[in-house]
Amino acid sequence: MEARAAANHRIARITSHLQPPNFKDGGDVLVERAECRAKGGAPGFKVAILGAAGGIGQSLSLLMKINPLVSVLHLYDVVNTPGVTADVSHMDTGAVVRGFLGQPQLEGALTGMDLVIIPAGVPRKPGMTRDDLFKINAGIVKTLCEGIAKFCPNAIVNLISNPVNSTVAISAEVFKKAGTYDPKRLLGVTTLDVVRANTFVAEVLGVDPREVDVPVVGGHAGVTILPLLSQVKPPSSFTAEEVEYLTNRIQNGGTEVVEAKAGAGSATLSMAYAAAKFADACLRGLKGEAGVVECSFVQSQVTELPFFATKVRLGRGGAEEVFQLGPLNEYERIGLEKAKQELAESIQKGIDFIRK
Ligand SMILES: NC(=O)c1ccc[n+]([C@@H]2O[C@H](COP(=O)([O-])OP(=O)(O)OC[C@H]3O[C@@H](n4cnc5c(N)ncnc54)[C@H](O)[C@@H]3O)[C@@H](O)[C@H]2O)c1
Ligand SMILES: O=C(O)C[C@H](O)C(=O)O
Repeated sequence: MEARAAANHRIARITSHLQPPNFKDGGDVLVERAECRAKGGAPGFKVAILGAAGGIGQSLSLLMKINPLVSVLHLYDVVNTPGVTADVSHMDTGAVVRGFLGQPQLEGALTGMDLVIIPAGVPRKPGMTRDDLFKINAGIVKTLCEGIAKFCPNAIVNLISNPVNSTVAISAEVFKKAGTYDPKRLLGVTTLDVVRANTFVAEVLGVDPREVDVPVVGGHAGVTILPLLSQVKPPSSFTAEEVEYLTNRIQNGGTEVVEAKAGAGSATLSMAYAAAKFADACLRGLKGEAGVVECSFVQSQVTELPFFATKVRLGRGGAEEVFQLGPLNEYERIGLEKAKQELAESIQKGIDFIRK
């Protein structure tokens, strides 16, 4: 009772200054309460979103705020986090939200986090490739990962910033340099490719997309996105025209959105949905749930490349098992060779960015 009175007193003091509570020490009181709740009942994880004020970041903040596995949600960006934090923090769900603005507050944003999700960086405009974003986003990802290595080296990292085929390699090099690299904890987010594949395949089959599971392997750009239509669940057969149509549509799903948005950015809503789905899977794995399997771009020995997306089993340590490709048909074997060629260059570009 006394603790509650003290907490209320502190909150009253803060709100009387009309400051957003999450930018003052009132946030600490709320976090203490969330931690108490977590100890008493439902387990709660601490999650940070870096780039939380952006197109993906805002919707993702909303979706993580309604995730019952999250007890503390840290929203970090270089702009606009006070507004986004105040807004999201009014939702009557369990997670306590705190906002962090700019590099000096990166330490606070990251300290103690179990999972860090990174959608920070610039998006494409029509006519650009994801690789065209490298110049700006490589530096952003480097800085943020240096922070992670310093302030929450044991966190699971979900990397969304493009070009994912390079930024995952950049992050790995930063962590190696800092001596904190654990390949199981670094996961490139390719869930949107699976989400799109499930949707487009379901349209062709005339079924509910929730009943469809399409493995998408390789990477996250153009021909490196390789849907394995021969392994669709439930088992389905496609004509050659359908295979061609579906493969092209899945590989170019991002460009379809970029063109439709006509200069206003790339996929944000479907991406936030995909990122939230993947983060939830990571948290269920962390909690010890068995049989959590998702596709992700991770360190891998499935091919000769150092990183590759396949299905992985998520557990307490992150990507605890990386699954093999399974049987491919001729069309997929040709696609795999093309994907590997482009991927090799993108991965090397990421490695060189840190090593050279
Ligand atoms: N992996 C995927 O499937 C996938 C899907 C969609 C978009 N993306 C990528 O996600 C990224 C973000 O897309 P968006 O549409 O949200 O862009 P956006 O411009 O709307 O938002 C990006 C946010 O990052 C912030 N930011 C910039 N530098 C930062 C830094 N140093 N630290 C913290 N935050 C910083 C910006 O202030 C902005 O709020 C892009 O690179 C985009 O290509 C990836
Ligand atoms: O296409 C983009 O640039 C964004 C993202 O990678 C996507 O697949 O939607």
